[in-house]
Amino acid sequence: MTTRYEIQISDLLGRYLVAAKDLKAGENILTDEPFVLGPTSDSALVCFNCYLPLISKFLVCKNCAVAPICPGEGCPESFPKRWHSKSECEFFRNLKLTKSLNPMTMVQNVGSLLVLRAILKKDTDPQAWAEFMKLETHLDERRNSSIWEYNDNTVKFITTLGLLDNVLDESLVQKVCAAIDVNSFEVRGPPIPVLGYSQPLRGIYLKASLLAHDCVGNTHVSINDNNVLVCHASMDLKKGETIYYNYTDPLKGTSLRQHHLRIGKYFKCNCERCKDSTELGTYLSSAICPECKTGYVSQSSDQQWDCHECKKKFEHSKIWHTVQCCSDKFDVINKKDEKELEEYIRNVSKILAPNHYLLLEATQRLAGVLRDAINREPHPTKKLMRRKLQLCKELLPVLEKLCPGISSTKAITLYEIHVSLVQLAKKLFDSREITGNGYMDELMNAEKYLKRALEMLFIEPGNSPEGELCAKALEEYRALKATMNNVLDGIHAEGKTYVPPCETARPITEN
Ligand SMILES: C[S@@+](CC[C@H](N)C(=O)[O-])C[C@H]1O[C@@H](n2cnc3c(N)ncnc32)[C@H](O)[C@@H]1O
Repeated sequence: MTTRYEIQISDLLGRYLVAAKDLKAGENILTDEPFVLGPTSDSALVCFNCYLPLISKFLVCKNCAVAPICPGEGCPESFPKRWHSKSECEFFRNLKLTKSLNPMTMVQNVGSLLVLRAILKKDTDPQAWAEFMKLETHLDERRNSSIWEYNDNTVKFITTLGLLDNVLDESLVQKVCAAIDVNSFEVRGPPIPVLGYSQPLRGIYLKASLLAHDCVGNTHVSINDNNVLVCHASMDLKKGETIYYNYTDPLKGTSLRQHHLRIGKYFKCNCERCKDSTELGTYLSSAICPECKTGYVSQSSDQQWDCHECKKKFEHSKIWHTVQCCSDKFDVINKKDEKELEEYIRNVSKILAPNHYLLLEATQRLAGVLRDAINREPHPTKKLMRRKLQLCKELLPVLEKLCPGISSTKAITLYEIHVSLVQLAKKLFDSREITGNGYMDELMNAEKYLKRALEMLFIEPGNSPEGELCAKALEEYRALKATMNNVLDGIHAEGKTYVPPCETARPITEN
């Protein structure tokens, strides 16, 4: 495969990637195996071999008698990769004999495993280690900060293993901790079969870690169940264009995104979205103007919020306090309870702009609760289906703006809209509230959403939850086509013909 990216360097971004040629949306840019993978500092205990959570009991590796591993039948055969490598096993075995290293010490220090595994690469894979050591660390900004102090535990643990012998090496451990913090990707740990419970992991991907950040990225990154990272262009890219990955949650407001970037990645983002107080016209962090009650107020400086409509200016603390109250309220409601979420949305809609990130999160949660209720109930009501459809449709325009092109969240939303349209149309047809022609209109409308979802899901790796959704959506596409043929047959059997609606006509389920 010809290289689709080049590494460049600038004072602002450090090293970063640019398109080496024109790239089409959906084109693969890079594929990357993890340099190291391991639990996060606050993960619970996981198997050192396969990363399945170890809930109540575990075995220790027979060879080293140190590493905790899966009990019973051992690690599932479907996980081909064994992370407790031969060299690590020998290293532990030696420490068991020379320093009486025991499994409980490893259990207590599971948060340092990733750092330890990275350091062991120094001897087992010196070339990759050298690349790892070139990654941005922001070490000077971290020195003597609380994070430096926090990592002293890891330094002490690695010291007890005899891996370090002087103060210089201690700062090497801090450097490894920093390289991991600044460059790691979140990875979904494997779920325990049936229970579905998993632990979050972090992985270092040496090629992908060079991607620069923008709050509206132009790539789609997915990590499959074998922990391989794949980065696709999420939109067309011109040769020489910077390749951006969004390090933050696109559905969070500017102050939260900036905080995350400042604390975790040590830079101030200055992208188009961050510079625009309306967040590209979504008003994602805005409140309803307390003065004119129709315009939205957005933060224009550290001290001030302005109304876009009546132009009145407000002191920062006044609006911030209002938003904070809404946020505090959201923290304490039961996010699995339909009524509590509905009440929250009703109340907060009187205070915050319709697309405020708190409302969007409540909307996403409520759509999930309703989806589960619809799937659980033998006879879900039309009201339930309509509400879920409405919520998903409210999310879509915001996602189109903030995640242009290919996005998993958008694909899932489109898929859910299609599901609601199909379920609702069937219910209306079965109760004779719509004719065969009306039913066809609804199914054709659902097909449009499903096709768009599939266009995005096709690039997802097969062995990932999104890849599984792609397979499911494909099955549903076939079923939808079969239903449409049956409905057409029914229409023809009545001696009628079906005339598809013109593009502007709106099917009745969307009223
Ligand atoms: C994951 S690393 C990216 C690779 C890094 N540039 C290097 O040379 O190793 C993240 C770091 O890149 C820099 N960076 C990435 N995107 C940036 C942006 N939009 N503005 C400023 N700095 C950025 C910051 O120093 C950040 O901590």
